[in-house]
Amino acid sequence: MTIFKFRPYRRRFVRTVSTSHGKWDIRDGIILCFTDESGRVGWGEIAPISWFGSETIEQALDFCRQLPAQITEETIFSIPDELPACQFGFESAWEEVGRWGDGETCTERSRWRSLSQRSMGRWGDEFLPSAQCPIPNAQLSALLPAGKAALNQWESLWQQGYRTFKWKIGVDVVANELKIFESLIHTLPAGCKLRLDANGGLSYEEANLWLWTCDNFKGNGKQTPEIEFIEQPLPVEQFQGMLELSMCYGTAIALDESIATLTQLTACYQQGWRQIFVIKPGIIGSPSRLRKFCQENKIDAVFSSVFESAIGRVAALKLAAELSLNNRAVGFGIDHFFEQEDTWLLSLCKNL
Ligand SMILES: O=C(O)CCC(=O)C1=CC=C[C@@H](O)[C@@H]1C(=O)O
Ligand SMILES: [Mg+2]
Repeated sequence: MTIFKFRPYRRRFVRTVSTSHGKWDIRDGIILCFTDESGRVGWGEIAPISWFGSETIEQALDFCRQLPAQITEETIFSIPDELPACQFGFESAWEEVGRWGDGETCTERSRWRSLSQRSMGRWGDEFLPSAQCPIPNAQLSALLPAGKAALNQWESLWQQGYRTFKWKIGVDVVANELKIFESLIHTLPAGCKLRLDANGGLSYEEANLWLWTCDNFKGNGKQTPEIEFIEQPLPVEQFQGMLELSMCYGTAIALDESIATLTQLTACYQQGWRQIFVIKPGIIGSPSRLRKFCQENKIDAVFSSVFESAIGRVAALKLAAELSLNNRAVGFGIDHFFEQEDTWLLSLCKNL
């Protein structure tokens, strides 16, 4: 018998996430805690992004509220595809309860160890006998602020060890962003990578202009950073346009909003997409079904955060470690958008 509890949370970003979808200041989510009859614990997180096509936080809360306190495997694996963030959160927690060793009993210390491991060792020793080694920043992609603020922000992130950066475009007019891009690309040190994320905010002509510019920028004779890809240049409904563009330029295109859920991912693959796939485990849906898809179809995947807490992040990074084929940096360099989460998360979970 496994009892589940849930607790909604609300976190304000310390800096607004500005994209062509608009400004995002608050992350609403739900923390799940499963406890089985031996006291073994599993944590999960539901962190929807409705404007990407997942359920809303209200729909997720309604789903949690209508469940009985005792959760079963059947309930978890019959969560409808209209609730992909719930599929991720419930299945992650279920998998974690199942990961306890046979006969391993749950003590107060071990109850928290699995939780504190999630924040990769940033918590005090009372919860973690030996600090977990967090993912090196060199394997993360750091999200830069939109606009010219990126010019002031990249260097401190570089000094923290980041070597891949993502910058939002399609927020300001294209002429202004091309000017900032020119400065950014000529100040970023050689050896780093730059991703441009339009969030579907460009016109077909602007997408052509960005791709041409990326194919033809010159480093004035000195080593330049690599432009890794342009993410979601066109809106979801212009898939054919992106498929055409992907055959016309050397700069790669990555789909993100177009493949936000497993249904969309399967459809784009079946319609011929073979360049890059930005996978957001937190909203794509069932982890087991994602595993099956990626094991059957060797896609070039970049794993990306949904600005979740350490609970969802570790479940997402486990999938990234399992399913990444090309060692692309994972898009989880977003800590600088939040205040320190350790005490916040621990106090929320202690009161669950
Ligand atoms: O993928 C990354 O590098 C960081 C996460 C990130 O950029 C996003 C997360 C969630 C919604 C968007 O604002 C944005 C994206 O479009 O990828
Ligand atoms: Mg994106």
